[in-house]
Amino acid sequence: MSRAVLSAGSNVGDPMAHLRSVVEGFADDLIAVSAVYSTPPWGGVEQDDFRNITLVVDGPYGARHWLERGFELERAAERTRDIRWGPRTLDVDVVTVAEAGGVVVADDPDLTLPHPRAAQRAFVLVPWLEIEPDATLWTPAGVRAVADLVAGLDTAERDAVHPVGRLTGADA
Ligand SMILES: Nc1ncnc2c1ncn2[C@@H]1O[C@H](COP(=O)(O)OP(=O)(O)OP(=O)(O)O)[C@@H](O)[C@H]1O
Ligand SMILES: Nc1nc2c(c(=O)[nH]1)N=C(CO)CN2
Repeated sequence: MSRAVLSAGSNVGDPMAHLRSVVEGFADDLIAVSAVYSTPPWGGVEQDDFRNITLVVDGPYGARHWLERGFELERAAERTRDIRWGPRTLDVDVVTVAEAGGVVVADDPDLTLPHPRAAQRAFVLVPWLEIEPDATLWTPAGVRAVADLVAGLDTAERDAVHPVGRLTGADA
Protein backbone atom coordinates (compact mmCIF):
# COMPACT_ATOMS: atom_id res chain seq x y z
CA MET A 1 0.00 0.00 0.00
CA SER A 2 1.44 3.38 -0.88
CA ARG A 3 0.42 6.92 -1.60
CA ALA A 4 2.37 8.86 -4.21
CA VAL A 5 2.62 12.38 -5.55
CA LEU A 6 3.27 12.35 -9.30
CA SER A 7 4.18 15.16 -11.68
CA ALA A 8 3.37 14.95 -15.39
CA GLY A 9 4.51 17.35 -18.09
CA SER A 10 4.30 17.74 -21.86
CA ASN A 11 5.38 20.29 -24.46
CA VAL A 12 5.30 18.28 -27.70
CA GLY A 13 2.30 17.21 -29.78
CA ASP A 14 -1.02 17.62 -27.98
CA PRO A 15 -0.06 18.30 -24.34
CA MET A 16 -3.66 18.30 -23.08
CA ALA A 17 -4.26 14.87 -24.65
CA HIS A 18 -1.02 13.52 -23.19
CA LEU A 19 -1.91 14.78 -19.72
CA ARG A 20 -5.41 13.38 -20.07
CA SER A 21 -3.87 9.97 -20.78
CA VAL A 22 -2.12 10.21 -17.40
CA VAL A 23 -5.32 11.00 -15.51
CA GLU A 24 -7.04 8.12 -17.33
CA GLY A 25 -4.08 5.80 -16.72
CA PHE A 26 -4.20 6.40 -12.97
CA ALA A 27 -7.99 6.79 -12.72
CA ASP A 28 -8.51 3.71 -10.53
CA ASP A 29 -6.09 4.99 -7.88
CA LEU A 30 -6.58 8.74 -8.26
CA ILE A 31 -7.11 10.81 -5.11
CA ALA A 32 -6.64 14.30 -6.56
CA VAL A 33 -5.45 16.05 -9.70
CA SER A 34 -4.51 19.70 -10.06
CA ALA A 35 -5.58 22.09 -12.78
CA VAL A 36 -3.39 22.14 -15.88
CA TYR A 37 -0.68 24.76 -15.51
CA SER A 38 1.30 26.55 -18.19
CA THR A 39 4.92 26.53 -17.03
CA PRO A 40 8.11 28.00 -18.48
CA PRO A 41 10.76 25.37 -19.29
CA TRP A 42 12.89 24.52 -16.26
CA GLY A 43 16.50 23.45 -16.75
CA GLY A 44 17.98 25.91 -19.24
CA VAL A 45 16.99 24.30 -22.56
CA GLU A 46 15.23 26.74 -24.91
CA GLN A 47 11.91 25.16 -25.86
CA ASP A 48 8.16 25.72 -25.77
CA ASP A 49 6.38 26.22 -22.47
CA PHE A 50 5.10 23.04 -20.83
CA ARG A 51 1.70 22.01 -19.59
CA ASN A 52 1.99 20.35 -16.16
CA ILE A 53 -0.24 18.63 -13.65
CA THR A 54 0.42 17.14 -10.22
CA LEU A 55 -1.54 14.09 -9.04
CA VAL A 56 -2.00 12.24 -5.76
CA VAL A 57 -2.57 8.49 -6.10
CA ASP A 58 -3.06 5.74 -3.58
CA GLY A 59 -3.15 1.96 -4.04
CA PRO A 60 -2.06 -1.50 -2.92
CA TYR A 61 1.38 -1.29 -4.52
CA GLY A 62 5.00 -0.58 -3.72
CA ALA A 63 6.78 2.63 -4.76
CA ARG A 64 8.25 1.16 -7.96
CA HIS A 65 4.77 0.45 -9.33
CA TRP A 66 4.10 4.18 -9.79
CA LEU A 67 7.34 4.64 -11.75
CA GLU A 68 6.56 1.68 -14.01
CA ARG A 69 3.00 2.82 -14.69
CA GLY A 70 4.45 6.23 -15.59
CA PHE A 71 6.92 4.59 -18.00
CA GLU A 72 4.05 2.73 -19.69
CA LEU A 73 2.21 5.99 -20.25
CA GLU A 74 5.40 7.66 -21.56
CA ARG A 75 5.85 4.78 -24.00
CA ALA A 76 2.23 5.05 -25.14
CA ALA A 77 2.91 8.75 -25.86
CA GLU A 78 5.96 7.69 -27.91
CA ARG A 79 8.25 9.56 -25.59
CA THR A 80 11.88 9.64 -26.75
CA ARG A 81 14.90 10.46 -24.57
CA ASP A 82 17.00 12.95 -26.56
CA ILE A 83 18.09 16.04 -24.67
CA ARG A 84 18.18 16.04 -20.87
CA TRP A 85 15.49 18.43 -19.68
CA GLY A 86 14.53 18.93 -23.33
CA PRO A 87 11.19 18.74 -25.17
CA ARG A 88 9.00 15.69 -24.66
CA THR A 89 5.55 14.33 -25.42
CA LEU A 90 5.17 13.12 -21.85
CA ASP A 91 7.20 12.90 -18.69
CA VAL A 92 5.87 11.30 -15.51
CA ASP A 93 8.00 11.78 -12.40
CA VAL A 94 7.46 10.25 -8.97
CA VAL A 95 7.82 13.17 -6.57
CA THR A 96 7.41 11.37 -3.26
CA VAL A 97 5.91 8.13 -1.91
CA ALA A 98 4.60 7.35 1.57
CA GLU A 99 4.06 3.84 2.92
CA ALA A 100 2.77 2.74 6.31
CA GLY A 101 6.27 3.19 7.74
CA GLY A 102 6.53 6.78 6.52
CA VAL A 103 8.14 8.58 3.59
CA VAL A 104 10.12 6.26 1.29
CA VAL A 105 13.72 7.45 0.91
CA ALA A 106 15.69 5.75 -1.89
CA ASP A 107 19.03 6.46 -3.55
CA ASP A 108 18.68 4.11 -6.50
CA PRO A 109 19.44 5.96 -9.80
CA ASP A 110 16.40 4.19 -11.31
CA LEU A 111 14.17 5.50 -8.55
CA THR A 112 15.44 8.25 -6.30
CA LEU A 113 12.92 9.29 -3.66
CA PRO A 114 11.84 11.88 -2.94
CA HIS A 115 12.64 13.25 -6.41
CA PRO A 116 15.92 15.13 -5.90
CA ARG A 117 14.92 18.19 -7.93
CA ALA A 118 11.26 18.51 -6.93
CA ALA A 119 11.94 21.09 -4.20
CA GLN A 120 13.29 23.53 -6.81
CA ARG A 121 10.55 23.12 -9.40
CA ALA A 122 7.67 25.56 -9.48
CA PHE A 123 6.02 23.34 -12.11
CA VAL A 124 5.78 20.56 -9.49
CA LEU A 125 5.21 22.54 -6.29
CA VAL A 126 2.61 25.11 -7.37
CA PRO A 127 0.11 22.52 -8.71
CA TRP A 128 0.85 20.28 -5.71
CA LEU A 129 0.07 23.11 -3.29
CA GLU A 130 -3.29 23.60 -5.04
CA ILE A 131 -4.43 20.03 -4.24
CA GLU A 132 -2.62 19.58 -0.89
CA PRO A 133 -2.19 22.92 0.87
CA ASP A 134 -0.68 21.21 3.96
CA ALA A 135 1.74 18.98 2.05
CA THR A 136 5.30 18.50 3.23
CA LEU A 137 8.34 17.30 1.30
CA TRP A 138 11.27 15.40 2.76
CA THR A 139 14.51 17.06 1.60
CA PRO A 140 18.12 16.37 2.63
CA ALA A 141 17.89 19.62 4.65
CA GLY A 142 14.84 18.38 6.57
CA VAL A 143 11.08 18.20 6.15
CA ARG A 144 9.72 21.34 4.50
CA ALA A 145 6.17 22.61 4.00
CA VAL A 146 5.46 22.80 0.29
CA ALA A 147 3.92 26.23 0.92
CA ASP A 148 7.29 27.41 2.30
CA LEU A 149 9.17 25.92 -0.64
CA VAL A 150 6.85 27.76 -3.03
CA ALA A 151 7.28 30.99 -1.07
CA GLY A 152 11.05 30.61 -1.40
CA LEU A 153 11.07 30.16 -5.18
CA ASP A 154 12.19 32.89 -7.51
CA THR A 155 9.16 35.19 -7.79
CA ALA A 156 9.30 35.54 -11.58
CA GLU A 157 9.48 31.75 -12.00
CA ARG A 158 6.66 31.15 -9.56
CA ASP A 159 4.42 33.80 -11.05
CA ALA A 160 4.96 32.46 -14.58
CA VAL A 161 3.32 29.18 -13.50
CA HIS A 162 -0.40 29.67 -13.93
CA PRO A 163 -3.52 27.51 -14.42
CA VAL A 164 -4.91 27.33 -17.95
CA GLY A 165 -7.68 24.73 -17.64
CA ARG A 166 -8.80 21.46 -16.14
CA LEU A 167 -8.85 17.89 -17.41
CA THR A 168 -12.06 17.01 -15.60
CA GLY A 169 -15.40 18.67 -16.17
CA ALA A 170 -16.61 20.45 -19.28
CA ASP A 171 -13.33 20.52 -21.21
CA ALA A 172 -12.25 16.95 -20.36
N1 LIG B 1 11.64 9.81 -8.66
C1 LIG B 1 11.81 9.49 -9.95
N2 LIG B 1 10.80 9.69 -10.85
C2 LIG B 1 10.97 9.39 -12.16
N3 LIG B 1 12.12 8.88 -12.68
C3 LIG B 1 13.13 8.67 -11.82
C4 LIG B 1 13.03 8.96 -10.44
N4 LIG B 1 14.21 8.65 -9.85
C5 LIG B 1 15.01 8.19 -10.78
N5 LIG B 1 14.39 8.19 -12.00
C6 LIG B 1 15.01 7.73 -13.23
O1 LIG B 1 15.35 8.85 -13.99
C7 LIG B 1 15.57 8.39 -15.32
C8 LIG B 1 15.46 9.54 -16.29
O2 LIG B 1 14.14 9.99 -16.26
P1 LIG B 1 13.71 11.15 -17.23
O3 LIG B 1 14.25 10.94 -18.60
O4 LIG B 1 12.22 11.28 -17.08
O5 LIG B 1 14.48 12.37 -16.57
P2 LIG B 1 14.16 13.85 -16.82
O6 LIG B 1 12.67 14.01 -16.68
O7 LIG B 1 14.79 14.31 -18.11
O8 LIG B 1 14.89 14.61 -15.67
P3 LIG B 1 14.54 14.67 -14.13
O9 LIG B 1 15.00 13.36 -13.57
O10 LIG B 1 15.35 15.83 -13.67
O11 LIG B 1 13.04 14.89 -14.01
C9 LIG B 1 14.59 7.27 -15.53
O12 LIG B 1 15.23 6.20 -16.16
C10 LIG B 1 14.14 6.89 -14.12
O13 LIG B 1 14.36 5.52 -13.85
N1 LIG C 1 8.19 23.59 -17.00
C1 LIG C 1 8.72 22.39 -17.11
N2 LIG C 1 10.04 22.26 -17.34
C2 LIG C 1 10.57 21.02 -17.46
C3 LIG C 1 9.76 19.86 -17.34
C4 LIG C 1 8.38 20.05 -17.09
O1 LIG C 1 7.60 19.06 -16.95
N3 LIG C 1 7.90 21.32 -16.98
N4 LIG C 1 10.29 18.65 -17.46
C5 LIG C 1 11.57 18.52 -17.68
C6 LIG C 1 12.12 17.16 -17.76
O2 LIG C 1 12.37 16.67 -16.52
C7 LIG C 1 12.50 19.64 -17.84
N5 LIG C 1 11.88 20.90 -17.69
